[in-house]
Amino acid sequence: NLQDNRANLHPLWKGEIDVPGGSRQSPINIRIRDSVFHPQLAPVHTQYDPNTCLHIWNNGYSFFVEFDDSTDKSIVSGGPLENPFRLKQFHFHWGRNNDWGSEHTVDSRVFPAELHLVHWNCSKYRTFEEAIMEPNGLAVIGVFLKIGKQHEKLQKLVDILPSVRYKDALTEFNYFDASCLLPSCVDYWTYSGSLTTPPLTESVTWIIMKKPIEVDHSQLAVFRSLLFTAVGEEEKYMVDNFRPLQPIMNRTVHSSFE
Ligand SMILES: NS(=O)(=O)c1ccc(O)c(NC(=O)NCCc2ccccn2)c1
Ligand SMILES: [Zn+2]
Repeated sequence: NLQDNRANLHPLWKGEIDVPGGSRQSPINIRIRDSVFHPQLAPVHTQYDPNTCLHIWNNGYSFFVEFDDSTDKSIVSGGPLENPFRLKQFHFHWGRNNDWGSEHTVDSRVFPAELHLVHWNCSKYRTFEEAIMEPNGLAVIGVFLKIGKQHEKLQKLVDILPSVRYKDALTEFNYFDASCLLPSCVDYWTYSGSLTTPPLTESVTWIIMKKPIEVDHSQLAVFRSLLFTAVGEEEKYMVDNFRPLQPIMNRTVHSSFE
């Protein structure tokens, strides 16, 4: 039965979503009962300097808050990581409504959105661009978002989103403490995976926080007011910018908690 090759076309990237030969692709469904507790997995330690925050920009797939990664001022260490990794940017993935939007799922539970804090291995590579092509180049902390009370610290970011409504828009955004987006619970799962957008390289140590953070529905509604499209193009709302689940293949998800 010839597979309809349009089925393989990603709605967002207009390209093949299967990476031929990919054995560690992301995102995945985390099956809690299959995860293996690793007592040696220490808590993940983040040390973020709010002054390293540079700007926010719409890259046509999500909005990125980018950081100055020319020093070790904003880093993540501990957990499954052998050495510190530098914070480069954070971004989100979300749905057209509150019923879906996250990339990873937990026992098939989908969340309305997912935050990715992206760090690169500055001990082994010279630049982020180099690191994303290497097997242990990146460490991405994933945090689920659920609908609940308003996230006060996120509001500063939400308020500036209209200024990056269009693809390629960029706005100065300095002094933001990214650690305010982490849940208070330190429990996490970790596994070896990939970028969830092109170039889809298998360079990521994923650290997925067990507990979600809460945002209110009006904050997520502002995410959905962004556009995939540039000024002058036919407007397409930036929604459903998540990748479908990928096969776990022969990987084990480890947990930092019992
Ligand atoms: N979603 S993720 O795996 O955390 C991640 C982290 C760092 C990254 O640089 C990327 N991907 C990325 O920046 N790709 C270049 C821009 C782009 C191209 C196509 C689709 C989405 N984004 C994804
Ligand atoms: Zn992402």
